[in-house]
Amino acid sequence: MNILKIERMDFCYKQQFILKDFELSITEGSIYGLVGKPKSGKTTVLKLILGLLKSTSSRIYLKGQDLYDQRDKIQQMAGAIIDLPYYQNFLTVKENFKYIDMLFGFGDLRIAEILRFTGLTKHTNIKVKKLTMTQRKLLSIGLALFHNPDLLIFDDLLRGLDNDSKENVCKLLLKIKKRGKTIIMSNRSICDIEKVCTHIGLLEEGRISIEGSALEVRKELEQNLDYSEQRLYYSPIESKAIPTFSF
Ligand SMILES: Nc1ncnc2c1ncn2[C@@H]1O[C@H](COP(=O)(O)OP(=O)(O)OP(=O)(O)O)[C@@H](O)[C@H]1O
Repeated sequence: MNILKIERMDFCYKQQFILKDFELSITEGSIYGLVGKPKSGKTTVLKLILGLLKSTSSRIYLKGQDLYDQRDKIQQMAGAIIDLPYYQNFLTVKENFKYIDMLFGFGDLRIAEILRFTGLTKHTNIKVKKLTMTQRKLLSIGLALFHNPDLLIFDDLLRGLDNDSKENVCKLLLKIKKRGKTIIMSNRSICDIEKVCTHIGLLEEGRISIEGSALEVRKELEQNLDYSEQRLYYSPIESKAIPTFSF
């Protein structure tokens, strides 16, 4: 069953078309990797899904329900990491969860459960600014998961991580999937995410050009692209550190 379905989505910034007749279906319980070259429109797709941008032409269905006039509903049912980290650097890990819990009121048991689930229990009382990049990513994921959403949307989650860290984060993604959640994650390259993604969709020229399992997408690419173009999708993303922000 589809948890999310997008039909005929067009989107442009000023005169520049980013998406044209874009269609996407995401199966419940899957990990969908939205892969594309820099500036191909991955973040734009994720923002449109979350209602942070609006396309007048499209229809977005969440669990079969048309979200056209009620985009705030998807924000309740989804947890996301887009653009900025959602934590506060000057607070400890636990204080960050307490802060977000002011919205939800789940209490300490939920905080302890998420700390355990993300492997952050022993860092409970450490300030975020002292955490490694991997621990901050785990914290971001924990904050996105906190209200127990069915759908998780992660933009460029693995960017800035070395290989070991990517593996740690991917292990957590698999744990999330095991709980029946659905994940949509964007990435520039296939190679970092092919082990975790059940589906991969290639975003090219405003629409999904190739879609399938990692193996199927690899086969299509081998048949349709020359070696240098294939490498674009298989070279690891750069592990250059990305800046962190505190609000
Ligand atoms: N607010 C904006 N105003 C105008 N153009 C924008 C805006 N945001 C993004 N764009 C343009 O839209 C295009 C798609 O951007 P987007 O960030 O969605 O791509 P992306 O695939 O996520 O890129 P990357 O892999 O580099 O993160 C780019 O050409 C970008 O410059």
